[in-house]
Amino acid sequence: MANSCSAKSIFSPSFTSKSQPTSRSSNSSQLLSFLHSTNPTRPIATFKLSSSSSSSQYNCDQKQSLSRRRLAANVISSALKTAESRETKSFTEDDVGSDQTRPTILVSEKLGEAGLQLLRSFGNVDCSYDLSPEQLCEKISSCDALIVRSGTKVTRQVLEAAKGRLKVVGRAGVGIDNVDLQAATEVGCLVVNAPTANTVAAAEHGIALIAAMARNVAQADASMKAGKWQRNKYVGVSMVGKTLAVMGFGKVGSEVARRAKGLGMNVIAHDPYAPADRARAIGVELVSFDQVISTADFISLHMPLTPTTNKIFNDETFGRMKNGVRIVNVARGGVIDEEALVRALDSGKVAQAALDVFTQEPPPTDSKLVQHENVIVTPHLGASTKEAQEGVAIEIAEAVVGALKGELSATAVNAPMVPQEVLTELAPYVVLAEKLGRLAVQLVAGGSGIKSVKVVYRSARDPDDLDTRLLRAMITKGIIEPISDSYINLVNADFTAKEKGLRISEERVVIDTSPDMPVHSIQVLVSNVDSKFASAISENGEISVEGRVKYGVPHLTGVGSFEVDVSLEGNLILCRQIDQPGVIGKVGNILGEANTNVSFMSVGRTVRRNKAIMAIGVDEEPEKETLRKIGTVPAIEEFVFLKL
Ligand SMILES: NC(=O)c1ccc[n+]([C@@H]2O[C@H](COP(=O)([O-])OP(=O)(O)OC[C@H]3O[C@@H](n4cnc5c(N)ncnc54)[C@H](O)[C@@H]3O)[C@@H](O)[C@H]2O)c1
Ligand SMILES: O=C(O)[C@H](O)COP(=O)(O)O
Repeated sequence: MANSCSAKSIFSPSFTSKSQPTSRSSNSSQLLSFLHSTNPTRPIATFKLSSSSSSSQYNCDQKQSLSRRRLAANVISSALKTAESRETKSFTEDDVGSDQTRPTILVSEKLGEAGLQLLRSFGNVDCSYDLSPEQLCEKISSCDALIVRSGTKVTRQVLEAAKGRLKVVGRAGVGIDNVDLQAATEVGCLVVNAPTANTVAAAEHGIALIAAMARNVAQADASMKAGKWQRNKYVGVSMVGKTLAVMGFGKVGSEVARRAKGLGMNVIAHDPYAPADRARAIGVELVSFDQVISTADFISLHMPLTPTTNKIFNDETFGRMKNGVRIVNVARGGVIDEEALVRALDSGKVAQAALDVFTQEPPPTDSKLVQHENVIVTPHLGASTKEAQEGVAIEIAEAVVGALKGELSATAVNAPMVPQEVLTELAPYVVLAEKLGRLAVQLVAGGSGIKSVKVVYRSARDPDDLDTRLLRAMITKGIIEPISDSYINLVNADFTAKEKGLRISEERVVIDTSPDMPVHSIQVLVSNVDSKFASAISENGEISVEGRVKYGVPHLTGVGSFEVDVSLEGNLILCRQIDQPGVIGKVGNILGEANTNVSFMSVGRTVRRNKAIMAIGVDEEPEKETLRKIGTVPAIEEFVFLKL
């Protein structure tokens, strides 16, 4: 990352040529290969150099294959790195041996044993149930992962108290209304859930409640236990032939519908986002909210708690229901205005209610709703079967371990879902994207606020066949991290860019090249800014850096209107010079004398014997004095040192 102070004071000045021709042969000790080009802006030379030892031949194949493997292994972990892990790696199987290097996983609610075992095989597991909010805030700063069910409130306070160490929150279940997703996104913490393993359990509980309510099972049981035999009091209603409205035709809702049809009920559903053909396939008609609530005998709730669904069942909507309607809620308490429900029960508008979930859990012991004689209640038991809890525990443990290893979970809630094969294919481009962002921002002159960045992807692929979200996130990371305290990962990249007023637009250019590669080149253009390296400004007046992946390794292939070709490893020195013999050798010698190892060098020019750009890859950061000496080389007009 650039040290902006030194970048401003040392690397900004331009140096004017004092024209001192030197013989090109003076470079020969460092020159390992040389390529000519007839295209005036194509690289005219590619050098692999070692300024410290002329005999240390660079083993290109070995290095590239190593880099490829390293890139593939790091792609997702770099995309998911949080503040704390910025300077460290994600956890791997190698870390499992030692307690110090193993991640700490806090489990704050009871989790199935199989899931715990899986977690213990990977990290130090701290099962601390019933923590107060204060205790959770205290503990969280030493945790890498937190696993919760519906009973733990993962608030902004908790997420901020983690101070960047917490990489993932795993919700062992479906509903994530107890996790402040916005805050998690802002701090770059991934949230994953376990959305499938408790579906059947919740659906079975819904059916159990419908039947128990219709036949007064709970009340009759309590009455008998109180020594009574009240056969006339507990005459129920039949389910067969009745209309059941399923509100929210997702995983649980559709399973409830399937089972209710088996009981002979006429099932209708309302879900603004569910596909009609999926409902039709199980013989359910999707209808409007008005129609569903005004025609149903039973209403079963299966939508998430969102700002839209919050208290969607209230005095007004109860008023539009059939007299004597029966309501079941195994979704979330907050979708019902509980006081309005008490009123509707008292008036007889709602004949009965069966509730598994409540606005406040547990509800107050004197809750009118809980105590109401026409209401049956269970303490949030929808997901509580042995089978579901084992399934959920394994599902969430796998997702959390995956996230700690740097993998993107298929159940990520606040990050783009990028399929595994796409991630593997994009691995080297992710690294390229971040480095181009990093280079572009370091080329901006101090004081020029960056507002607008355009990214151009050139590819043979159809625009629909290229998912650029990951690349955009990494470019954003590359641009923002060197100039702010923010740490960026895939989770918070878009949010942070927006917050900083940075507009990132993307353009896809389809070109005639091999479709085997997902991306031919990536160009990052920064508009309306001055550059500390004037040659980085393209003909359109924008800072432009362009790169490609060659043999799995990211390369810089363009700066401003110049073409170069330099591997993006280590650090980079860009020099603009009068195209004349001897310059390369002089710069090489200065670096060699300072024991700064040159890994790659490339020269691109516009017109022969006119302007040229030299891109020099260096392993170490040169001393200020070394850079100053480069500036004194005759023919060098300007230069800049960039950290990759
Ligand atoms: N009681 C329990 O123990 C228990 C167990 C599992 C799930 N749940 C809860 O049940 C609910 C459903 O879970 P799921 O796994 O089926 O989720 P899901 O995401 O598969 O389904 C939710 C459905 O609700 C729909 N929806 C969203 N807004 C809506 C609206 N305004 N009106 C109607 N439909 C709307 C969505 O389109 C989606 O199809 C969640 O709130 C979940 O937390 C509770
Ligand atoms: O959303 C869910 O998955 C259910 O409400 C289950 O919650 P629980 O894990 O607290 O039982």
